[in-house]
Amino acid sequence: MHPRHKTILLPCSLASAHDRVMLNLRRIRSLVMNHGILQVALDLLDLDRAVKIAQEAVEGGADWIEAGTPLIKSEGMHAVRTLRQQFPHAVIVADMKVADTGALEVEMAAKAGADVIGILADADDAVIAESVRAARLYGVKIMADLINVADPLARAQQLESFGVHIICAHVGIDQQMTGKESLNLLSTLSGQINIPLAVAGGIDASGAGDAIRNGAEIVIVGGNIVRSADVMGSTKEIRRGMNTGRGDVRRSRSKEEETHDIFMQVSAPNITDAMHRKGAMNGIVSICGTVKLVGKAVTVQTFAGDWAKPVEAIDVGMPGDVIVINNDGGTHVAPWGELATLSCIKKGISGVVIDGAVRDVDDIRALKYPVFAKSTVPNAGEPKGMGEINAEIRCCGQWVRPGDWIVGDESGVVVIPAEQAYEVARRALEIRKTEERIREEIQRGSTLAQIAHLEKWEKR
Ligand SMILES: O=C(CO)[C@H](O)[C@H](O)COP(=O)(O)O
Repeated sequence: MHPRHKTILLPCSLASAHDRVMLNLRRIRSLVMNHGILQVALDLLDLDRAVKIAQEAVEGGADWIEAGTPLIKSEGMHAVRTLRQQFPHAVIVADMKVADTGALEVEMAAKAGADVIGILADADDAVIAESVRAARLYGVKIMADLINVADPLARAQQLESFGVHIICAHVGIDQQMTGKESLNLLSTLSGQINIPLAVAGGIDASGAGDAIRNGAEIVIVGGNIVRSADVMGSTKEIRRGMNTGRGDVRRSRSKEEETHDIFMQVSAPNITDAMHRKGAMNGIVSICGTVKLVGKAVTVQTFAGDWAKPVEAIDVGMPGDVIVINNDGGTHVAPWGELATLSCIKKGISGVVIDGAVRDVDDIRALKYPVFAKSTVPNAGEPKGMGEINAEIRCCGQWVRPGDWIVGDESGVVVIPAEQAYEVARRALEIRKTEERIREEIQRGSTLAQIAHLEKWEKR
């Protein structure tokens, strides 16, 4: 047994009303069995959707319900009041991320019905002291969020001595996108403090098991529950991970492998969304229809169908690369055809993107190989050898450098600058997850305008 499990956090100590205490018995039992508390973080903008998702999460085994920071910013304390009303017996957490006026903000959240109030661990000591004093006055507990704290262990120990009730090892959503992991932060604190430890940031079923093994008593899950099409099923899976202390075995992958795997899972539209609508090439289509293209660019500048450099690029490229060709605007003569395509397949090149024309379309379609081009013509140019390989080029309205990532599907082709690729991939995956939940809500009868509250969020 992990030493941290000797001090268990009883939810009854956080409940301000007698019935809340009684109805928390099930959770107390699970704590005694060292399975921890599962807190669902409602990181949404819309309260009606948040309440429905919370209901499904509770049915799936979530113990505590968090009004997430985006929900509080969008709906104010009304969000906390509504959760209090709708879930009278649950522990309600208000993730206020208090940075100033500690007493005032804790009072607001407590009076709205929160049992636990999140403050920023990085806030000034005066803010922490005020928050703790107010928490005592209103009978609530303070959870200090270690997001972005330079020396988390030292600060956690200080906060404990200031009277904070719970420490949260949290890696924020934007930080997760750059590869930072909350479980690493948790392990630096595990066994080092005497108040309950929570963990938050990208936790899934597997991470939930790891978190419990590493001494977390409260596991906070946002996206992997609230953006799931099957909220109840995902909550159950995370609960199972916590109960068994085991998740799927994680294969350790390099960032490059992870980037590739994610780009294979997401669509070109997901990626442009992740890039704030940028990166899309214009006027280019997939010659073979439904074929996915993912790889790093080998760039080629050529002129008027001169196919020497495009074909030599096959020898320069490595398996998995994508040949990206600028034919200097020429759509009347092809620098690419079936034999070059076959040569690419043999070399293991992932695909070809041509700002220009392609020929031998029927043969290329039979090969089902990812070739994207602006037009099709039957005539080729001459192999004169003008141009160059692996210089920065312009292709269909985008700058492409050697090593940039290229992703193509039936919607078109997107260029992702190499240095942003991992973060863009992670963000695109989150966008895909968000769409899963929206798709499910449309299937249940809502319209897209209703789900997105388009009128409310139109720019004023
Ligand atoms: O506080 C938060 C963001 O600041 C989130 O609630 C927290 O990170 C949990 O969400 P996720 O599981 O999606 O990371």
